[in-house]
Amino acid sequence: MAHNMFRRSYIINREISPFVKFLRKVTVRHGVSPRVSSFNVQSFRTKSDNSKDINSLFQPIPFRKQENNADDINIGEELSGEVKKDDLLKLLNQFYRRPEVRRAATENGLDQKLFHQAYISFRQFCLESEMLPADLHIVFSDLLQGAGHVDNIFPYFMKHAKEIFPHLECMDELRKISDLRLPANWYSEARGLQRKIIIHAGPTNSGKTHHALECFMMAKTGVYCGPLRLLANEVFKKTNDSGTPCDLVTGEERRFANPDKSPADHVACTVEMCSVTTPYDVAVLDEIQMIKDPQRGWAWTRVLLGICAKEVHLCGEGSAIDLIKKLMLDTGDEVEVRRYKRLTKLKYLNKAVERFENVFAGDCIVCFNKNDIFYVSKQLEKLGIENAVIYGGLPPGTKLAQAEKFNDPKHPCKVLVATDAIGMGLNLCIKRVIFYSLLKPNMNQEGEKEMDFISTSQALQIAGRAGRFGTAYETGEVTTFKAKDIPLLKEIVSNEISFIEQAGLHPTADQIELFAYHLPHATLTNLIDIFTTLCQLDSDSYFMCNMDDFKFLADLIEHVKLPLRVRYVFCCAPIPKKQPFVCTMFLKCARQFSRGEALTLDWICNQLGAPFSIPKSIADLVHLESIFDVLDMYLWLSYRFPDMFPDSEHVRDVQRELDLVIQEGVANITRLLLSSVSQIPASNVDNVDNVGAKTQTKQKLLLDEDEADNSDSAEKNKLTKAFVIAKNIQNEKIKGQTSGKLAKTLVREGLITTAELEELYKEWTRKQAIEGSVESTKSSRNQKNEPKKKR
Ligand SMILES: Nc1ncnc2c1ncn2[C@@H]1O[C@H](COP(=O)(O)OP(=O)(O)OP(=O)(O)O)[C@@H](O)[C@H]1O
Ligand SMILES: [Mg+2]
Repeated sequence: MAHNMFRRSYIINREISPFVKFLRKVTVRHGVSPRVSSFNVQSFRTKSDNSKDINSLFQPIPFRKQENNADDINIGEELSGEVKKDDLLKLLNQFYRRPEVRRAATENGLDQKLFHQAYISFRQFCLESEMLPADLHIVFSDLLQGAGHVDNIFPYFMKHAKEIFPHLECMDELRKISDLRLPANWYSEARGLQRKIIIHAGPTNSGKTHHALECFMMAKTGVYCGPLRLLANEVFKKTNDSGTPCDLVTGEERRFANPDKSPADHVACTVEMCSVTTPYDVAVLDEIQMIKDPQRGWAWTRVLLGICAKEVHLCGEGSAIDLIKKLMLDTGDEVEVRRYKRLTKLKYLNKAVERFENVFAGDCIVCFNKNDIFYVSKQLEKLGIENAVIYGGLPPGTKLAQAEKFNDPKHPCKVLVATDAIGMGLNLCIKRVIFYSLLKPNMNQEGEKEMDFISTSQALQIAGRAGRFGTAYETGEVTTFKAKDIPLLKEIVSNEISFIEQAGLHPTADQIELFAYHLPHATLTNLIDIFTTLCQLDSDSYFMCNMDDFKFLADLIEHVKLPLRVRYVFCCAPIPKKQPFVCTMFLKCARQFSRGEALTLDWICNQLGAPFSIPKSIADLVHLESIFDVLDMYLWLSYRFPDMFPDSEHVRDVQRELDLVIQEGVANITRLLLSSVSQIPASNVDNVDNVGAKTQTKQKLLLDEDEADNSDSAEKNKLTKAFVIAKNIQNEKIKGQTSGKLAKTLVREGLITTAELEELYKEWTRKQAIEGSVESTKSSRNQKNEPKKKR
């Protein structure tokens, strides 16, 4: 069945539906290639509902029936005689119906739902136990003889309720543990210092980081915290090159400046890896606007509040200044703001590029999904324009190699096709930034993935890459590929960047561990849900970061036996959950760990099919990228559990070799694109709907067998996406948001009328019905043990 479900999206692709005809009409009307349209993005992941009633999160723990061993004496029965189960049931029904009982239950923390659940469980306990506790037996017996009141059952009922709902005994403790109202007080070492916070605020390419780094390098001791490995690496190199020994610390890598591996006085790290207990003279926290990031914002908040440094330099957008000042009122630190102006000129052009023939040396075409990257790259190659390609999923070495090729004045490759992965961390000689599209999938604070126009902040960040100071292009230019996007881009960049109002927070391992102590039967996901629902925070300044990725991993390994701390750490690993292969390997690693078997080089290489050969198709390339991510996961875990992941050095060598193999593949990307009959698997496209990907992943893991058939044609892919869009529209309707964002965008763009939208709902419903019947036919066929198709 799981297999069928996984293949479900492909079943519908056999015929070309009116919806796809509509999609083609739309894309043609809109001047976008039907194969790679801006519509292939999805939206609207179901919200993890934090606003839900806390009581709905508590699951009753199954009680243990009182068995009667041969030697046991039923004291209750000895003392007061037998109680017939039928009579008992009558008493219990009377008890349940009494309003006084309900009121008393509410006063003891049992709302309607919990009361009902507790009653069902208590009734079952009373009726199914061969022998009741003596005192309870006597109470029942007395009641049947007309002595006492049915309310006398209440203390026994409550005792049972507290056993199956342990939270009833510890709600106050749980509230205290999850009180996040004064996060500044968590960092006593930092609070013991009088810190000076210096904010370097300004647009991109204005020398903010440069000036902060000057202070960092001149200090006796210092730490640099960057948002990306590449940035930390750049600072690591720059600092060592300038003669100041500097270590590198990222989740996956440690490099020491001193040959004896003793720690240097300077360290460049990724934000999450920064120590908040080591004292430094100077700390630099780069890209401070990331403090609002729905997933990673907590890491910036932690360093901002907790770093033990006399001088803390924050670099980034001016939009963060007010929030920082507000947060520093709680820490008592002094704040100074230094403003910067852009070092080079930036011109917004009035003319769009429109045709690939109009792409010239120094151009960088920015796309927001991998499919667009491949499409644009292929079109350029057809015209004989050599191009470098950079997107988020590529290994750092490959990204650097592509950047170097593009930057090298002697290399013929003078055009770059990239996702917004270039927005931070790479020094690129770009003359003109060309936005291929202005639509981008975004993850909001509720963890919903939605399709929206890029924000002013994102547009400025990307556009600002043109005309980098110190490169051949002292004046940068910015335009769009499509003419219709020009006024829209101008509107976006002319808007004020909205002020950042809240900084991210998240629960720590300690807090979750304390929760688990009180609620020993709850799953990790359940603990997180209870925590995020119960926690109190100062919502004027803080928000709770989205923990869906964490919960997704926690669900994957829920059935694997691991200590809570280990489980927590596993779930913090940076796993791209859209990649089923990486998730499968994550599960396998957890299982191996759980068995107490070390994850050796041989084991991991065996699992991954090393050695690796040069990719022959885009699907091969995507698979190698997944393997790279698995090795990253290994290295990340190896720093937390060195005994269980003992071969990190060798694994790093394997990863370096793989980086070279991928580099070679990307260098020949045109050949790969041409030889790939199919597009990349839908599950690996950047913008695939998260819910869909999650389901696919889970189903794959359930199967735990060969990869599903990835040879879906571009047509199938398109159809799948078409239906995901239809489903999203349908979801909007279900959510009562007929004027939801996607529908609004479609209507605003003139791509769909209200009547057409209605037609789509109908068609989607019809399709679902057909799909359902095909599904059941397939399922019954499968039950007859029909062989499964394998790759
Ligand atoms: N005063 C300076 N002298 C020499 N080079 C400089 C100076 N200021 C900036 N640069 C160089 O200009 C480039 C851009 O500077 P920097 O990285 O500090 O900008 P930024 O404002 O931090 O930009 P972004 O917002 O993109 O991070 C870098 O290569 C940096 O080394
Ligand atoms: Mg900077």
